[in-house]
Amino acid sequence: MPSNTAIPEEAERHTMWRLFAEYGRGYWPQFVAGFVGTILGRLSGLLPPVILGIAIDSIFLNEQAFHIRFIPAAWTPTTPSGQLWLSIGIVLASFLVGAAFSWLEGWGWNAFAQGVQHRLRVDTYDRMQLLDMNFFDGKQTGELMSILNNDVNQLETFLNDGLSSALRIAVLIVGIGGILFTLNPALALVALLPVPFLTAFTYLFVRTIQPKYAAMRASVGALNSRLENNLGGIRVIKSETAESYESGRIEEASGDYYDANWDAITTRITFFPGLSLLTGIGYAVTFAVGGFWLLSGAPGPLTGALEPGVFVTFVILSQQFIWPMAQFGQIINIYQRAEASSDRVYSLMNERGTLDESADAPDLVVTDGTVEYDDVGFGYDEEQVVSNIDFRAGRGDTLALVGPTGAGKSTVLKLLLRMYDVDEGAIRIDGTDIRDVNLRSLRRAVGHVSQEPFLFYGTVKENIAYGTFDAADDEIEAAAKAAEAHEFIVNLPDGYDTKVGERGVKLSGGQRQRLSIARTVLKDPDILVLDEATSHVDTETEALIQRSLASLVDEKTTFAIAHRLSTIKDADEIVVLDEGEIVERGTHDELLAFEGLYANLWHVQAGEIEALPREFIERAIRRQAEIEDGDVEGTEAQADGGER
Ligand SMILES: Nc1ncnc2c1ncn2[C@@H]1O[C@H](COP(=O)(O)OP(=O)(O)OP(=O)(O)O)[C@@H](O)[C@H]1O
Repeated sequence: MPSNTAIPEEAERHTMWRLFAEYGRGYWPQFVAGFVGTILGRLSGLLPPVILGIAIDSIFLNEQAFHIRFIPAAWTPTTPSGQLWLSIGIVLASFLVGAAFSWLEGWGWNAFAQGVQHRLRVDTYDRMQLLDMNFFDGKQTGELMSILNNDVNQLETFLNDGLSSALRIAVLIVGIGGILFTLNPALALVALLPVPFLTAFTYLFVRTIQPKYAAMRASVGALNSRLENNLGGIRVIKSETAESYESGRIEEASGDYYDANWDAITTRITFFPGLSLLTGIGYAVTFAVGGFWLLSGAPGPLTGALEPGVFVTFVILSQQFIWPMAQFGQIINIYQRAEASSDRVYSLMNERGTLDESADAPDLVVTDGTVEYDDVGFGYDEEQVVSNIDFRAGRGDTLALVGPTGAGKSTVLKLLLRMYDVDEGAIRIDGTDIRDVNLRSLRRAVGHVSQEPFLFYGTVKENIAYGTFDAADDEIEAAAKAAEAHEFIVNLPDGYDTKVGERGVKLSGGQRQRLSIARTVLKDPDILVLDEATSHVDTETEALIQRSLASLVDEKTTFAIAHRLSTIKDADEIVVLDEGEIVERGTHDELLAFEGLYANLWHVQAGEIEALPREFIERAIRRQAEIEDGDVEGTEAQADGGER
């Protein structure tokens, strides 16, 4: 899948070699094993045709004295049958040695590539995980998955297949070229004549196929996005009865992929027969020149003698030369893909978070639990989302944030967890700016129950203990009881050991919410952020949760966001936000008496519509119109301009 990850300037060149240098270092013995295995394995494979040539000339045709280079004359048998046995022995030995080195070759390259792949993936994930939310806001899950999976795998493919094949080709070119030139330089030139043509042909092929592969990848990316999007939105597709519309869109995306793929296939399937033809012509030319040389002496400008055995060696070795050459195009292709992948991996590794955290920042020590927002302002991008936020709450206090949707309530509390850093002002805990303490200690001190509780695939127990990890079973159960979750948990098929989350038993929104509350109860933080903690539960469960939360919040500094005002009416202070600014503040009774935005929201929830002033209704209508406008734009963008 194509990625839009920006590549930092300095990472633009040779990123792959940098990654290999960094990660390959730890696997150098495997690399050396692969390297040595390839060289010796391939070279030993060249020995049998040479021995065959010698045997033909010396033993069968008796044209030359039997002599094998590197074997001392004293060891050479004198009888033809003894010489034949020695030849057979050498051939057998070369296969045995060849098999042993081939094993070493396979082990070395695979171990090297798998090792680098594993370390690289783990490291990339580790670094990505530390980036702040600004990074994740701007990325699609599919895009990041593609880097962690496909791109890292692509590098493994290059290390395993690409590098070893390249070395193999180099060894064969040097080895075969060396043998042929030693045996008969003139005929060697003839036999190697196709090489420049093969190189030019392969180059042409790579140039032609590359853009086709690029088009293929783009179309498979588009198809994957469409499939992912549709599976995620299957509920909407069904409820809108858009099945045939979506079938059409999938058909179109799959058709684009088919076309792009077919285009590449037609080029690819022409390449190999073309290559065979070229090498076949070269083979025929070598055969003709060598054959006539044997038959009627050196042809044309060539001089000297050619023995039949040497001719046989030539014919066999020049054949062995061809298929590695055919792989050449493939290697270039793997190399270029790996380069592109390493650019993406490298750029991810080089992403820097926007949160400044010095390595030796001290731990946050919570004493009084006083949290203070001092004139805080913040915007996600250019646009200011909240400004002039000023409030303070101490241990045992509950401060509620209310206001219409989009007013900035969640944003204000995300700043406390340092999901983002404030642009203006400061947030302090017990007088210490939260930017001056280490992030880990800050997030340990703040418990967060969010609007959309997330469960990991795992048991109920593991999900409650997530973040605490070493909690004992009775502590987990106590936390579940406090969150009114124990009852439903024991009714699950395996109780606390029931698997939940994706692929696990499906839980209702309210049940998920209660598990998430239990997780926070267990964490026992000094500061609590309840972002609509009871949003997914029915009124009855809400009452139970409120009761247990009441005992939980006793000793803590609590911030609660609620749309249902009944849940926060007892808060020590209620801060009313509108369009990112504090517009009212006070206790429930004070705010009702004030008869402003809060009082109006209260009347709506109490069903006292008649009590609402006209301006309030008009504003609500205007706000709704704005939201719907935004929605329409979003839908159009998603549909790529398609018509329903
Ligand atoms: N990650 C983000 N990137 C950019 N803009 C965002 C992001 N999250 C929220 N916003 C925008 O910031 C504004 C405030 O959103 P926020 O979620 O804080 O409001 P809220 O009061 O909690 O709303 P609700 O009650 O609907 O949850 C909205 O206009 C929203 O579109």
